[in-house]
Amino acid sequence: MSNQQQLTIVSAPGKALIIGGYLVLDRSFNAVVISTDSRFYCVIKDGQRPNKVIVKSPQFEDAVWEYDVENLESFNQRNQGKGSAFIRFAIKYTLGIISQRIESSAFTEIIGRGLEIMVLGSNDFYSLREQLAKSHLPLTAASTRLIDPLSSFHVPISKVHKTGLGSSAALTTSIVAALYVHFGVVHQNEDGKDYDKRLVNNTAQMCHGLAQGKVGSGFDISAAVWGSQVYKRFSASVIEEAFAANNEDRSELKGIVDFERLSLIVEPDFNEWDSVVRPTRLPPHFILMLADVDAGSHTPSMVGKVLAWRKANPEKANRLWNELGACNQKIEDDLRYLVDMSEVERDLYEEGIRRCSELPGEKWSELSHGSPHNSVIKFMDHVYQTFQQIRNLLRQMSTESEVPIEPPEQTELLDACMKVAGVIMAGVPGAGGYDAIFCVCISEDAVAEVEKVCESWRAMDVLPLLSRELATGYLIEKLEDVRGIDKYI
Ligand SMILES: Nc1ncnc2c1ncn2[C@@H]1O[C@H](COP(=O)(O)OP(=O)(O)O)[C@@H](O)[C@H]1O
Ligand SMILES: C[C@@](O)(CCOP(=O)(O)OP(=O)(O)O)CC(=O)O
Repeated sequence: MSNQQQLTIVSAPGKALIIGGYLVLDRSFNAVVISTDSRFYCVIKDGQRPNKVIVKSPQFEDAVWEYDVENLESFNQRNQGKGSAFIRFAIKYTLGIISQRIESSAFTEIIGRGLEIMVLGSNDFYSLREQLAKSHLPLTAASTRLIDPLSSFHVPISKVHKTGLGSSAALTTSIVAALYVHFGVVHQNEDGKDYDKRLVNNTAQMCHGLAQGKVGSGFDISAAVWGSQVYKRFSASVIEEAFAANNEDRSELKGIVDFERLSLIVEPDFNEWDSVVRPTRLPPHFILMLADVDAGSHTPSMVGKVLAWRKANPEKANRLWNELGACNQKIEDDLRYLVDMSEVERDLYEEGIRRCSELPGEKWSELSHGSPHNSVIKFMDHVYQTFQQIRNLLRQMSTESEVPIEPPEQTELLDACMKVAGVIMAGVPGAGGYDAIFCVCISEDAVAEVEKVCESWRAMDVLPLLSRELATGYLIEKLEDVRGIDKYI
């Protein structure tokens, strides 16, 4: 790409669901999702060829797709191979909705010039094992830091392993938001920000759901839009409406799509969009870290099995869901209390964190009894204990449904992480399985120690990721602020 003047760049973050896996599929329960500094970047500029949209994903081989957009109804893909369904749906449907929302002369003028779109993902979305092996580097966080940001993987996208940070959701959200910004539907200033975010969320939820052919809880898109948050899902009926308005051959993306109706469906004031988002962030000094386990799990089939077990055993399952829901709620409340304390009782908070960071969590109860003046220590202990209870209940869910949510191999590793001084939570994010683990530490020393535990783990290869919490959702970026992007521009 050249001509830097007319670039639109929007980034959207990856996520880790630390509280509320499976339960969040049900609107009666909340989840806590943390957004990360690993992000997807969508770069848009005017194209050189009229009525063509050229999309490039230059970190991967054979990743250039060309779409004919003269007539959106027969949105044709020109080259062989279908490319990513997430990209096709995001572009076709967002352009279709934009065509309903701006003057048709303005739409025709921009689209008439054609568009060039580039998508780039932070390294942590993909497993770096192959890269490290090729460079003869050991599987350590230190080696990972040596790899260029927004690295080229030198393989087709189908050959890289994902780490579960939510690449498809961040990718979809960055494209939807970037197109809305490029066409002036979403504005670059603060006015109407809430409306804009809701429009991006609704559109991205719809595109992501259509591309996947199913509706999940939507927490990943919501995190890509608003960042770290407490999330209650939306009712599935609203997306089902969008499926009904989509009368096309899914694999070819040909056929009649009622964009006028879709534009109404994603309208933020359409009252069926009933998800509830409370933006949040981890309390000060809390450091989210993740590690790639890379044995691989298939989330949809795990979800299917767990839900089938719940349906077949409603009484037992509801008891378990309610117990887990109560523990999740306690953690949500405790984290909020700790954030409040860090603001109103700064010194007490700092003292509590410092003293907890010197000991493993199993000793915090004793510490709390010896320090009755410091309620921060009491709440830290409470989070530690409650999180252990959550893991117990998830293991029960695992055993009952015969789905390896926290498989024994992960249990041993998580227990070893929980023994490190200054670790408050270590668990499986999202659906769990053999993909990844997360750990929340309260000091850099604890992070370094957990990295050592992971790197020296013998039973599996465990590679710490570099992602940390970045609590903001999608952002309009400046070229000079994005590390590693210049080599592609
Ligand atoms: N850089 C990229 N370019 C194009 N498509 C991508 C890119 N990264 C991810 N994808 C798409 O996202 C899919 C992975 O999404 P998904 O299975 O939902 O995993 P995740 O847990 O990371 O969201 C890939 O199969 C691919 O279709
Ligand atoms: C089970 C779930 O509640 C959480 C799954 O979360 P993951 O983070 O594991 O998902 P992927 O991004 O597909 O890997 C299903 C849902 O909420 O949709």
